[in-house]
Amino acid sequence: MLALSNVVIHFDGKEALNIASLSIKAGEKVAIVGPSGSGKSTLVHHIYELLRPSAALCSQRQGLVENLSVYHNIFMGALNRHSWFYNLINLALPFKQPLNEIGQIMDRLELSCPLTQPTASLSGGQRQRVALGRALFQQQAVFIGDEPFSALDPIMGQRLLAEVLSAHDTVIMVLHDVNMALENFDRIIGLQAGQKILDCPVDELNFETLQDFYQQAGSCQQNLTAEYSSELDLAKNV
Ligand SMILES: Nc1ncnc2c1ncn2[C@@H]1O[C@H](COP(=O)(O)OP(=O)(O)OP(=O)(O)O)[C@@H](O)[C@H]1O
Repeated sequence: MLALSNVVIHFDGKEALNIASLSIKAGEKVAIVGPSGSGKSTLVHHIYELLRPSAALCSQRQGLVENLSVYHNIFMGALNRHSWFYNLINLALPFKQPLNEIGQIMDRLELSCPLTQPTASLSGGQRQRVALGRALFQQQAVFIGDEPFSALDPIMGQRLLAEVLSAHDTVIMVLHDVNMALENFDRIIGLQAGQKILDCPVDELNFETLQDFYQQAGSCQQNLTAEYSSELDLAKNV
């Protein structure tokens, strides 16, 4: 389904990602782990660009429209399903069918706020579930998530992960919860400083091996950040 080779991405002259090869088969459930700044978001956004429009993305940035309602923010996930005329009328006077469909998604996501509530007045966890709802509403075969449960309590996060896994054939998800990754995914990819240093089926991994990975990758990341900061300081002083 996806085969990457020699993907290098830079931001402001600094390398954020350098993946020699990575492939993901249709039907796989893949978790991506790694310390902060190791390139996880950069990788999943790159994958999304390659797989769209047949993948749904639930990104950390969410991209909600603050003054629009929960209903409209979720509906916006699938504007391409209808004509611009349908979308325009639905903006002013929501149709019954999407209202029902979105109501059901909200039930599955345990969102009990009114459909008409502006997203600006929602809590962090509610906002995250609206972003998740927008991705679910797209009904794609592939779900790409960037820490989609980070603002939720762990029990709710586990329930909503089950919803996402059952609604999509292929799931590629950035997670910081190592147990969640081990218990629910087929394979774990670990990044360190933009590079893939771990790529294993979960049955070859356990909590301790992943803790070791985080310790090693985290200290490498800190060294690189310190190096980059001193380079920046030097550049400023020139
Ligand atoms: N738009 C951007 N402009 C400049 N630098 C960026 C941008 N996006 C990411 N970076 C840099 O690229 C590197 C990788 O960032 P990325 O967000 O992919 O890491 P991450 O592993 O997802 O981190 P986190 O776990 O904190 O979300 C970081 O050094 C980050 O500062």
